[in-house]
Amino acid sequence: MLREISLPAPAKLNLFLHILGRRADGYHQLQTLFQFLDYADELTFSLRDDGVIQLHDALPGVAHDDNLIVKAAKMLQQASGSIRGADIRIHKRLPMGGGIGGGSSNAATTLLGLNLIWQCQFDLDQLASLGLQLGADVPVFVRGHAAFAEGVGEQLTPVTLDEPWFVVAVPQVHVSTKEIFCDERLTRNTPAITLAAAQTQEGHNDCLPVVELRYPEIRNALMQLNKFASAKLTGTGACCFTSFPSQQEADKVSRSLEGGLQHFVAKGSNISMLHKALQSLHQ
Ligand SMILES: C[C@@](CO)(OP(=O)(O)O)[C@H](O)COP(=O)(O)OP(=O)(O)OC[C@H]1O[C@@H](n2ccc(N)nc2=O)[C@H](O)[C@@H]1O
Ligand SMILES: Nc1ncnc2c1ncn2[C@@H]1O[C@H](COP(=O)(O)OP(=O)(O)O)[C@@H](O)[C@H]1O
Repeated sequence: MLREISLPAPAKLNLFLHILGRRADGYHQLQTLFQFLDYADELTFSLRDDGVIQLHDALPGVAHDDNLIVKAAKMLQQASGSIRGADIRIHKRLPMGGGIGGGSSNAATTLLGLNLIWQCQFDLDQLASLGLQLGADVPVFVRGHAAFAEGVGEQLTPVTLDEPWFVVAVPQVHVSTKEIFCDERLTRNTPAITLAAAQTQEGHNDCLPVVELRYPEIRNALMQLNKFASAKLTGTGACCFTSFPSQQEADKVSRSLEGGLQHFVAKGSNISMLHKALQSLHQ
């Protein structure tokens, strides 16, 4: 019986983010293209027999019981009726509130990791629907495949995309997703595109104009990246990115940015690091 497991919780990018409309409950109808990055937090889960769920590393500004890791663990414990608990550790690398989905990815890794060590035997459909209750972005991390997302972000169609290298800038501001979606200046009328168009056309991010108006630091980061290649915003920000065909080119831009904008370099990936790690466990 597996008593301890360490698993990655990778970042994602929204290669584009179109807002098509707003539902009566305030949630927005989106079309977006998700790809993962080979850049991740690391979570370790150790089995406890007393049912207690304890996260041992605090994240700044997040109370223990509000942490999405703890929420995901409790949700799985309740849904499965498991009498087990877990000691959980996290090594955080992903900037928080950056639009690269760290919290959602942590939640997904928790659902998959504890499903294994608690032997709940839930399938990905069950785990994705539990995850959706924690956040719109959790299901794509549970499924672990690059995807075209529709609806409020929960209707996923897996896609296979080029896997370029990205330079991801991390402006030192925290963007509240809710605030951006509540801004009256946000446009909500991009026409729907087809799956084929989503994989071949450039696309844009409808949040960008509002985010640039509200956060000069992000406007500045985009300007700096735009000197090298066309820069985009992921999710509702704050992170911005440019893509390059090779690591060499991405590293060159990274060196030019040194001493200024905070950033990292990572490869795009159609299969998430989490799923690659789980596959190698089964081999
Ligand atoms: C828009 C995206 C694109 O990836 O933004 P990022 O958070 O990654 O920047 C996500 O779908 C966000 O997903 P997630 O961060 O899980 O959002 P949730 O917790 O479900 O929602 C946060 C808030 O965003 C707004 N929201 C979210 C998703 C959506 N389709 N319409 C919305 O209006 C709602 O006001 C909600 O209260
Ligand atoms: N495990 C977690 N990791 C990151 N953020 C978390 C976590 N649990 C709760 N949060 C909260 O969720 C917010 C959004 O975090 P994150 O998912 O990193 O950003 P985004 O959705 O913009 O990519 C954080 O500012 C924090 O308050």
